Amino acid sequence: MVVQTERLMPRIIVGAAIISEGRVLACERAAPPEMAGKWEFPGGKVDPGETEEQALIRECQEELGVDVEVGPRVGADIAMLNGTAILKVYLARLVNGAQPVPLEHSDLRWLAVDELNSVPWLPADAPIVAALEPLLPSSA
Ligand SMILES: Nc1nc2c([nH]c(=O)n2[C@H]2C[C@H](O)[C@@H](COP(=O)(O)OP(=O)(O)OP(=O)(O)O)O2)c(=O)[nH]1
Repeated sequence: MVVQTERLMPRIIVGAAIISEGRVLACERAAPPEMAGKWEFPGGKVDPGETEEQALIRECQEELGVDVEVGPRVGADIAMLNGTAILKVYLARLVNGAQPVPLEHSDLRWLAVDELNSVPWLPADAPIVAALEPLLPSSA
């Protein structure tokens, strides 16, 4: 019999690729020191009992003060931290007209397709950024 406890399951981390007016929102991490200055998609760990969509909606409210509608996945599952965590990124869009503010990040930038590589992304995000490229208009 295979015994697997929840503790042994990889931790799911979700990220939102929020697209507005042809640009995607990139967020500069403020902490911890080894990740500060690197850029990421807003998001975080899925809490127990929460769906991935609920986690993304909660994290975007906490980190950016905005409501988002979660769309389809972008890119593949990314194994991180020796396989103990998996990063899953979803497309998202802003709802209710509010604009994101950096409540937990040090900076936010809306990147057009030709600016996607203008910020130092966290290493795990590279394949997601590449998968986003064909989804953004060529002249935003
Ligand atoms: N949110 C987010 N995290 C990412 C991305 N790429 C990437 O490697 N990560 C890593 C950084 C962290 O090790 C982990 C997310 O942890 P976190 O500290 O942001 O999670 P959280 O918001 O739930 O925070 P907490 O529970 O530690 O307070 O995933 C990304 O694009 N977005």
